[in-house]
Amino acid sequence: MAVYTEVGDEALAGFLTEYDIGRLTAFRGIAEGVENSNFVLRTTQDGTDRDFILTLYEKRVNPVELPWFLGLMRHLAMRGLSCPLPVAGRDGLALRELAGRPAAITTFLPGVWPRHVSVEHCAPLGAALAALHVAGQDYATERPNGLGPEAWRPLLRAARGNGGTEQAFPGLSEELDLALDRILPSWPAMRGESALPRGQIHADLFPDNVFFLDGTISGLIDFYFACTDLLTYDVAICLNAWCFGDDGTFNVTCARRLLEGYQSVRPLTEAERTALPVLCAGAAMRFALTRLYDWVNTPAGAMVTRKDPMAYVRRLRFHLASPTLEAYGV
Ligand SMILES: Nc1ncnc2c1ncn2[C@@H]1O[C@H](COP(=O)(O)OP(=O)(O)OP(=O)(O)O)[C@@H](O)[C@H]1O
Ligand SMILES: N[C@@H](CCO)C(=O)O
Repeated sequence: MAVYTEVGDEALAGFLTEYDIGRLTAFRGIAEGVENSNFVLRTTQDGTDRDFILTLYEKRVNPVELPWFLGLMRHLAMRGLSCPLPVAGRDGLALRELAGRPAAITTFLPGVWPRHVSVEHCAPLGAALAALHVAGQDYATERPNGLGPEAWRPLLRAARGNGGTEQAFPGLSEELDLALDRILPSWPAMRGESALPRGQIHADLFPDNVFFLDGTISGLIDFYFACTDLLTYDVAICLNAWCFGDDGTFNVTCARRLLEGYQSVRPLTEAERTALPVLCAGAAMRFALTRLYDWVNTPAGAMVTRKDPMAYVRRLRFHLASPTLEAYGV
């Protein structure tokens, strides 16, 4: 379910008078997604029908950060990346308010996200990720990663909370503590002489955020975790999200294709390649922790489907057990 806020007909009609996008002909809520309320709008103008996405930002998005996210999407779209383009109203503003929530209209992207990832998806995905990194290089303002390595111990403490983690996953918080002892001291520098390249990263480019049409990528969505961080960390997130089978095994062919696709647009430096295993371990840690936190903090009976933290704990174990570059198809 992802319509948390209902939008009344009158409120919507009033909102749309701010735009020059034609006459509304259809409006429906989108069930997918868990963070925000999303709707599809269809309009008609001079005989042409067009679809748009209306997003009402819910509690997890800090409204102060919305101009940065929308600005990044606009910047990337202007540089040819297929991502939602925020639509400005007649006053030039893309961000306004509807039904008491911050709201924006963006362009609708065609295509569907792959329900089952195959090797064929991985090279285009890698190339699209690198294109995003290149296009983002001259988006000057930075947004620190609120879910980066400094956040992991506090997140683990918060997930431990009143014992919910121990009850649901006995022994897991000790395991994650020990894993952090290994990962954090070898985390690559973001600044200084030995720093790896940094820039704007998507930070959540999972299969459900990538649309394909006829075998090619038709769009990347959901930029609300984007931030300024190590570019290779984004590669590590994708290796985790795209290269493990349903049975939890790592598919090295997928990884090789992903890395080849990436490097066809932006070759990795030697230092970036060397850092891949620890970055992969960190990426698995990040998603294990946020899933764990959500698992123990989502009340039973909530309409949101909880994601399994253990899927990422198993990935983490893989990364910590096989830190050679060959294991990643490099
Ligand atoms: N620009 C777009 N074009 C077409 N469909 C879109 C677009 N943006 C969102 N959607 C549709 O809305 C669904 C939910 O979007 P999204 O993934 O951004 O939701 P969310 O609740 O913000 O995030 P999350 O994935 O973190 O739960 C997508 O799966 C897709 O079906
Ligand atoms: N992609 C995240 C959800 C947040 O968007 C996960 O699978 O845990």
